[in-house]
Amino acid sequence: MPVEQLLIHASWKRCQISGLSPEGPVGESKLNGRLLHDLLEQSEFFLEAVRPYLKILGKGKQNCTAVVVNNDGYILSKEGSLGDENLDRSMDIGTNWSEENKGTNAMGVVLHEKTSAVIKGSHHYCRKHRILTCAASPVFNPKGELLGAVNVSTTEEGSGTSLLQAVKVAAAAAENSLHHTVPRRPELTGKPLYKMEDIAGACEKVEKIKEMAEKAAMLDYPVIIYGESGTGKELLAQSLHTAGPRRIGPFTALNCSALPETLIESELFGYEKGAFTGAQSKGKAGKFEEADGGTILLDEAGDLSLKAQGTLLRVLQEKKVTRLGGGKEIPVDVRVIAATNKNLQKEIAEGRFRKDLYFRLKGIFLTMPPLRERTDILNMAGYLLQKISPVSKKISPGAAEKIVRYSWPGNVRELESVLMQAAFLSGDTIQKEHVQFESVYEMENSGWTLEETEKNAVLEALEWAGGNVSLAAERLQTSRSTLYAKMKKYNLNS
Ligand SMILES: Nc1ncnc2c1ncn2[C@@H]1O[C@H](COP(=O)(O)OP(=O)(O)OP(=O)(O)O)[C@@H](O)[C@H]1O
Repeated sequence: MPVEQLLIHASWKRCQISGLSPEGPVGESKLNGRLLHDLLEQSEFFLEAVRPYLKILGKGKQNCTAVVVNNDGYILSKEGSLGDENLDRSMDIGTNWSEENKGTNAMGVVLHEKTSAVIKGSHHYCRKHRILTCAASPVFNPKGELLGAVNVSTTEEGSGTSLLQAVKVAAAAAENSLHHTVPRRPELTGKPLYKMEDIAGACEKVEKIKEMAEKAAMLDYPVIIYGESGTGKELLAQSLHTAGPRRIGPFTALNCSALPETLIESELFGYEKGAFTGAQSKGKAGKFEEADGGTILLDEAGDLSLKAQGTLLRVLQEKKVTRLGGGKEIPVDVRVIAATNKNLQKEIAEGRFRKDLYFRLKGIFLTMPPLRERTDILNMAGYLLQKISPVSKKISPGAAEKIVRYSWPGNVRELESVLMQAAFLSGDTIQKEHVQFESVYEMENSGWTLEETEKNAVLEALEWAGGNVSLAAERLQTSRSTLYAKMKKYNLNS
């Protein structure tokens, strides 16, 4: 019997012996309130290492959810949606997907066997999970201890092979960052923040944004960064912080969309010891207090509930917070950056966003362009590939054509994820077949051919450089002779 089948067989056996029925009920054990709060806090080091890759796996894909579980099977973080309310709820943060609770499933099997696995449709023990295809891969700390697993689940049909490759790459990348980071001390942000020079881009739209951001960094006005998912909003927010005088202070980020209603106040204001049963014995600072003297990023601000918006408005107006269970008002001096992929004007018109809060948040408005509107997709691919792959790889003309013709709904993050997979599959050259997209989006394309994209990029660079070929070549990260050859090919003059 192939190894995968042996794993599944052994898991089914364990489920049968433990008396679990395929018809259910499945274990609905779910942590919330203080228990969830404490678990997330304890897991922060692990989460910080996995989260960037989780976003790559789960965001912008249809009917697909990526989660990370700890070694007991509790979901700690989640990206994406399965497109079904009940299924989504069953994978909420705090739910437990150990084999004992949910029967044979990829996360449960992986935590048990400490090796990667795919569990497809009818291989799930419980009938209600049989519409899913799931792949998971374990994550170990540098000492070789199991921290948990990364899992991707989808309701789309497929063999699960590409899901398996993706979770393996994500788990390996997370382990790699665990090797390179030190556990963060509560009062520090711990990892180096992005700087303006980390924002890659040889395209006019990105250059303009960087110029504006450099000016904005020196001012203390609030900023709204608008852009589709994966366009680099967080990267820009961190760069705004590190380029300005507040860089000596802390940078904290609050993911507004992942904030359960019950945790809003304790997250924003913090709490004193004994504020509620199970509160940490020494109390805890809220995000605003943590960011004092620095910057706070309100990520996905357009997803804040109306109740949370009211709470936030109060802090912004009063510029002070009172910890839960405490009486003392603590003044906070914080620059606020809000990032959103929602059109806030539309949200206001439809009654989902408070106008008064919008005007508190909006000082400077910066828009990150979607990748499909950029002329430097191939430059970006080359740049990201260098970051992703330890050995240098070329992109074949066929692969390049496929990259520029795609519409990139998940933007730079999706480009990173596609290149990760391509780097994983290829030898020294990435060929067309190594560039694999989500099938559902594959038919869409920007309508531009490689030649059109190249011609536009050359034209734009020459225009930007005022006809100076050396400067234009530098901008395109190519040699002067290559640029002259392209100008000849497209009949362009400097
Ligand atoms: N111009 C860029 N240069 C280099 N890397 C980039 C650029 N833009 C985005 N990235 C990379 O793409 C990924 C997504 O960026 P980021 O998290 O900042 O996007 P976002 O807009 O905040 O996404 P979301 O709204 O989904 O949270 C990150 O890994 C980031 O480093």
